[in-house]
Amino acid sequence: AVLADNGHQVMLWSRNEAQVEEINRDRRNSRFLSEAELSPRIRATSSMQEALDQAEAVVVVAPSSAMREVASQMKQHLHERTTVIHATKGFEAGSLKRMTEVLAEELSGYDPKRLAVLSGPSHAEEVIQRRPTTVVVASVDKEAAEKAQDLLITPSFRVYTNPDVVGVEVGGALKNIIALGAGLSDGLGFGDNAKAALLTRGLAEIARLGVAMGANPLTFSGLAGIGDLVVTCTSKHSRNWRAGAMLAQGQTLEEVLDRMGMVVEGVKTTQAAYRLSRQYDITMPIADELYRVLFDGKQPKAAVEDLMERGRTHEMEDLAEPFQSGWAN
Ligand SMILES: NC(=O)C1=CN([C@@H]2O[C@H](COP(=O)(O)OP(=O)(O)OC[C@H]3O[C@@H](n4cnc5c(N)ncnc54)[C@H](O)[C@@H]3O)[C@@H](O)[C@H]2O)C=CC1
Ligand SMILES: O=C(CO)COP(=O)(O)O
Repeated sequence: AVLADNGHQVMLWSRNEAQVEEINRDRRNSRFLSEAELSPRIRATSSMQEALDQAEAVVVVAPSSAMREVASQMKQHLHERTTVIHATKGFEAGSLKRMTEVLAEELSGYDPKRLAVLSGPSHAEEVIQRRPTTVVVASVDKEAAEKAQDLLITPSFRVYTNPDVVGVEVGGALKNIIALGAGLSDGLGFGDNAKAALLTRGLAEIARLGVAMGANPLTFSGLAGIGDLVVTCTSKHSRNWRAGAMLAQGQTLEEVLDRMGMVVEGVKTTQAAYRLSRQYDITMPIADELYRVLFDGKQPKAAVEDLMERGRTHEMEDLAEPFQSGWAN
């Protein structure tokens, strides 16, 4: 819809024939965002060749679990000149790779420097209503980032650029873990102080792992860091927040995922963070406790007690020396 607002002809690819027919016939997608009337500039197809043949740019938004499969289908139809932008928030489950790494592997022959990632606080339910939204697009190639910015920026969808692909991808993925925790905390009635603690200490964990993976720490004070963390931990639209709140009501993880009927990226990302934090030797107490609640049957109340009674630490632990100084010896 954003691209169509900018006057572009948009070809929407779906593997679901019935959905394709409905979009072309009714200009609606009744399963997702059913209220929205789609622009006549948007057409749908289930043919990847048709979708990519004339494409100046492609925005890939498959769930992280489907990214490799979708990218492998794109490969044979993708032109070298096409700008590839992804907006997926997660890691590949087995390999723990970021989405631009998966795309670079699958789209062999395509210049990986030209890959871009779009992220930031942007619930689709509000974007489609043209409510003011700010996002960030990152690419190691300045020209590719500015091309994506140019394609996507509208008066209601403001796009910033950033060269830090790792930071933008890691921030967008890891905030979903904290959103699950915020939903649990709200569902259990822990209150506003607890939620502020989760966001703040959650951001510290995100930045610690992100920096170890090569991100610029400043990215986490931007739209893909604090921005997306705030929206996902506080919005009624967030599937991750809702999943946490449903778990707090006593529903099992299977029941929650079944009822949601949409991807809850934070579940697999919690597993990825559990492994990544060990690989990079990073302390992530909130992500670890959430892992135990989701996968080891730990009671959320016990998880909170363990977080509160952890050994004493410095607030800026693990950050660079200048942040730690402040009192002399
Ligand atoms: N919904 C939102 O507001 C936002 C979502 N995202 C990210 O976008 C990604 C996708 O999320 P949503 O679209 O919201 O999820 P969704 O669950 O609403 O839709 C996912 C779509 O992908 C399709 N799909 C799943 N596996 C597929 C496969 N193997 N091949 C082809 N299609 C497949 C499904 O049929 C469905 O149409 C996630 O990483 C999410 O974090 C990012 C920003 C905002
Ligand atoms: O990333 C999002 C908003 O920026 C969407 O979050 P959920 O997947 O939790 O709905």
